[in-house]
Amino acid sequence: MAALSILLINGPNLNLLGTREPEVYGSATLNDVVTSCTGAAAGAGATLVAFQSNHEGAIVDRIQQAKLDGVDAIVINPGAYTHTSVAIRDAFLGVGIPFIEVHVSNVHAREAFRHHSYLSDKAVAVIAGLGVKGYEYAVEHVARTFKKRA
Ligand SMILES: O=C1C[C@@](O)(C(=O)O)C[C@@H](O)[C@@H]1O
Repeated sequence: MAALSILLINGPNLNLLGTREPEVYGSATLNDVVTSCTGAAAGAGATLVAFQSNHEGAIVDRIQQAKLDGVDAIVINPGAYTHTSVAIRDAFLGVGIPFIEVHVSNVHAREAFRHHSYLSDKAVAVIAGLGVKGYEYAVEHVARTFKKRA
């Protein structure tokens, strides 16, 4: 049987992980994150493709493409679009691909505008505040428990 296919999406400014506000986001880079997530997926027999964009429309396009590509699950850190994007919410509703929302920081312990997410009520799970380890835990969970969709 074909391997479970996972898409990892990172939104705006997450390309700056490692140098961006290290007291909030730590010192690991996005490359480190992709490497550890690829390993976590492979260790559980799944495949992982990673995508990062600073542009809302590009993220919407990538979520729509995921359906055409037969992606089984998405792990996403939408960055600031978490708190603003009806378009990304609608993209998830449109494709129906199950997803886990990840935040490096504990958004609930930060400014009030970070407490609301346009995605959380549609996510399978939300991980916030476990640093970049949260990505790996999400990928491992998906790889071990999610089923192929088609
Ligand atoms: O860009 C980000 C990163 C973030 O999603 C996190 O990973 O903690 C939290 C968001 O509020 C912020 O805009």
